[in-house]
Amino acid sequence: MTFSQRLYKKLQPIWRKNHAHPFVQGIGDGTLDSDKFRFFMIQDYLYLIDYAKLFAIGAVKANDLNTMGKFAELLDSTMNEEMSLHREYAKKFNISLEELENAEPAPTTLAYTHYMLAAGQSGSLAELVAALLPCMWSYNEIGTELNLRPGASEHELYGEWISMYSSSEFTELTNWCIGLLDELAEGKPQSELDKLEEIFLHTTRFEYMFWDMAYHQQMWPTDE
Ligand SMILES: Cc1ncc(C[n+]2csc(CCO)c2C)c(N)n1
Repeated sequence: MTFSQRLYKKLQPIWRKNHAHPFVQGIGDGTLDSDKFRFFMIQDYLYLIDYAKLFAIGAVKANDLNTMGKFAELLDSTMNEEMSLHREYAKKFNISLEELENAEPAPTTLAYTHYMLAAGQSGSLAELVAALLPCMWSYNEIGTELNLRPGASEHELYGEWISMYSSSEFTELTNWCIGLLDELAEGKPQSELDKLEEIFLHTTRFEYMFWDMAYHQQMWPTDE
């Protein structure tokens, strides 16, 4: 079994909770309250601005031109495809681009992005990939699973979201990241593998927290 398969198998209990979350299920059956989705889109846009930086750091830390080029491709696809989906949704919700970019991050968004950026900036390339992989992998899996439901990808509001994350392009990029983690983990001492596992666990948990934050539209508890 590869390193990534081992992590995937071990974390299935949390992974399944992510898939079963009412926010995810609501996208799949089309019953999610559109206000919750609106909140999610704004927070996810802020999340993606920082996530894109993670890919840029990956390009800096890459040891060869092929890896550097792939990170550049991921940066481009995040900024120009994934974020453009969000910009399109913002239009539907009457949110201006300015409002979108200057929105206030919720505590979970801030904690998640800062954790990933810290792992990406101060750790090895393997640590950066361990931090970013659960988000790509779980979205790709969720999109693919929801896309199997008859009519889900034609839903007026959530259809495009499902189509984007189940697309073959996203699947390919996700598989490339999985392969990269396995390559980088090869021959590493147990202490380093434990560190990678810990980072992967943290961002898998953050994925659940992000769904939950959006579902409850959770901002700072001290806000008026
Ligand atoms: C909280 C949260 N987690 C994961 C993703 C998905 N995602 C983020 S970057 C990327 C790859 C290239 O764009 C993918 C699939 C998201 N949007 N929001």
